[in-house]
Amino acid sequence: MASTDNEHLVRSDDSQHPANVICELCRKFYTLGWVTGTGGGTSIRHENHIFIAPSGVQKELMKPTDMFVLDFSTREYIRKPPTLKPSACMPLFLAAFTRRGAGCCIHTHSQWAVLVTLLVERDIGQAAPFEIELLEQIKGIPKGPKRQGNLGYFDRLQIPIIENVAHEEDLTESLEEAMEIYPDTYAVLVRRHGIYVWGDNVHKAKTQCESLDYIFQLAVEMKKLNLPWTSDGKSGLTDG
Ligand SMILES: CSC[C@@H](O)[C@@H](O)C(=O)COP(=O)(O)O
Ligand SMILES: [Zn+2]
Repeated sequence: MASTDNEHLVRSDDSQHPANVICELCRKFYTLGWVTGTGGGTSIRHENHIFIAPSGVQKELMKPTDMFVLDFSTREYIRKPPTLKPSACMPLFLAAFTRRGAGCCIHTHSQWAVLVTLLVERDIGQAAPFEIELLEQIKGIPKGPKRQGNLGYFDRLQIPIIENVAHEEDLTESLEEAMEIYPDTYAVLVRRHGIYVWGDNVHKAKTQCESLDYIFQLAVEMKKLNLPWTSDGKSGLTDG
């Protein structure tokens, strides 16, 4: 039987090796409240290898040797740390790699993301996406995978929202559906849960995730001050 230990796939002195980068990112994300209490995570695609964390572990304390490695073409694990299971987010990360050609996908349980999903549901409607405009930070988000450049200051940012389910992996179908309906999106919010954000590479996924989290925090604060999220005031205003 072929060994799946393959520790050399995750052990490297190179700080940019995906196994090292995932651990470093999760340590940073923990300080932002994005991967608290084992929730959330990050996965990186490097050539034909997908690097992914174990399930149910404290994501900020992981070591590179805790990482699983999946062969992207065969969908088989070629490195499996003993006694651990791969993250339940795996099929959702895979959707970003296969359907969007992403190089990195980040899942956070950010409270700002969760609050925004609740505000949209209460004030706009269950089927509505999150929409906001006229914020400088919107320029941190690309226009779309088939479009050149980033959104402009006068563009409207739209992030779809899907409903949460009992098991993370069962979100895959609705995440894929949201990707179809919103072909330009680089993120999908999950109601009462968090967000999936992907990018062409680690740098882009991280900066897009940061830009979105900044926008969500601002949106929550704007709501408290009864400031509209869009210039036509159709989104974000409470009744009356
Ligand atoms: C606080 S448990 C959260 C999990 O159920 C899930 O939402 C999650 O984001 C992480 O799943 P995991 O399988 O531990 O990587
Ligand atoms: Zn989650």
